[in-house]
Amino acid sequence: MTASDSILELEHLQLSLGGAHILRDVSLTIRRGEYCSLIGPNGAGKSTLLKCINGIYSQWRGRIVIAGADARHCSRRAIARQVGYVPQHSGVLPGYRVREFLLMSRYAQLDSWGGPGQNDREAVDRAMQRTGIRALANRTLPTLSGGEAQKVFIAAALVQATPILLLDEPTTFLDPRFQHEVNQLVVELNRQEGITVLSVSHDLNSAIQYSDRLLAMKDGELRHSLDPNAVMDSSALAELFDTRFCALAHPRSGKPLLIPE
Ligand SMILES: Nc1ncnc2c1ncn2[C@@H]1O[C@H](COP(=O)(O)OP(=O)(O)OP(=O)(O)O)[C@@H](O)[C@H]1O
Repeated sequence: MTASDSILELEHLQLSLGGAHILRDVSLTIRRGEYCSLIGPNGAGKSTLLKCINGIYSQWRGRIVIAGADARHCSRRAIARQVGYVPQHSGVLPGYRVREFLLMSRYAQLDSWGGPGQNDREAVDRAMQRTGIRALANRTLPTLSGGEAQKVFIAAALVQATPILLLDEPTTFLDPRFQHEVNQLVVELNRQEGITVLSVSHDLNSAIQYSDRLLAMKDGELRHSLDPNAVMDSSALAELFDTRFCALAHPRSGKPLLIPE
């Protein structure tokens, strides 16, 4: 891989929080346009890794390179121009209307001296169109269903028009139809618009169906980088989750489908 192929590089990333080692020497490179799923048991450090990449945590050691720039020397705003972030569902939502919330989410692109302009309003309209939420524009966030709110948060990441999208369990709490719609949307953003995706997921089978690569974390370490087509031999995942899996071929895609035994 040449330097221009890679859009995100982590070198020996370490982070301690409250005296505990949460990330231990994580090194990985993600190619431009790649779709990676970050998998692993509860408490493995997956969400923390995303928070280091998008600048929520800054006290890490090691190196993070985003689109060729050393993150240590980038402002939060500069990182926000490269990295869109859809956080884990947090429950309590602020009382903004959807359109207003999306305009605020443009902050990294806004002129620091002025309010939102025509470009910003158009970016919000495009993101609402792309995520199918135009009808929700004047609703307030607390009135939305879980699935609707998740689409709004994806739209909020899209209004930044960033080349990298980080998603933290985007389909948790969603019913099967919304799960499918959100998965399809993320795949389309990746395949059609070339957005690089790093998505934390506990939905192993969707991760296998949609990703180019599975990044398997445990105890703050990156244990495996797996080809989703090669997990029919599920021994690495059995070790990761301390459970055995029965592997079948998906009837349509032929990719592995794993059922915990
Ligand atoms: N601010 C903090 N202070 C102390 N410990 C923290 C803090 N944030 C996270 N941790 C701990 O770091 C570890 C990793 O947390 P993280 O949320 O990254 O795991 P995860 O792999 O995303 O887990 P899950 O799948 O359950 O969401 C956990 O043990 C968590 O309790």
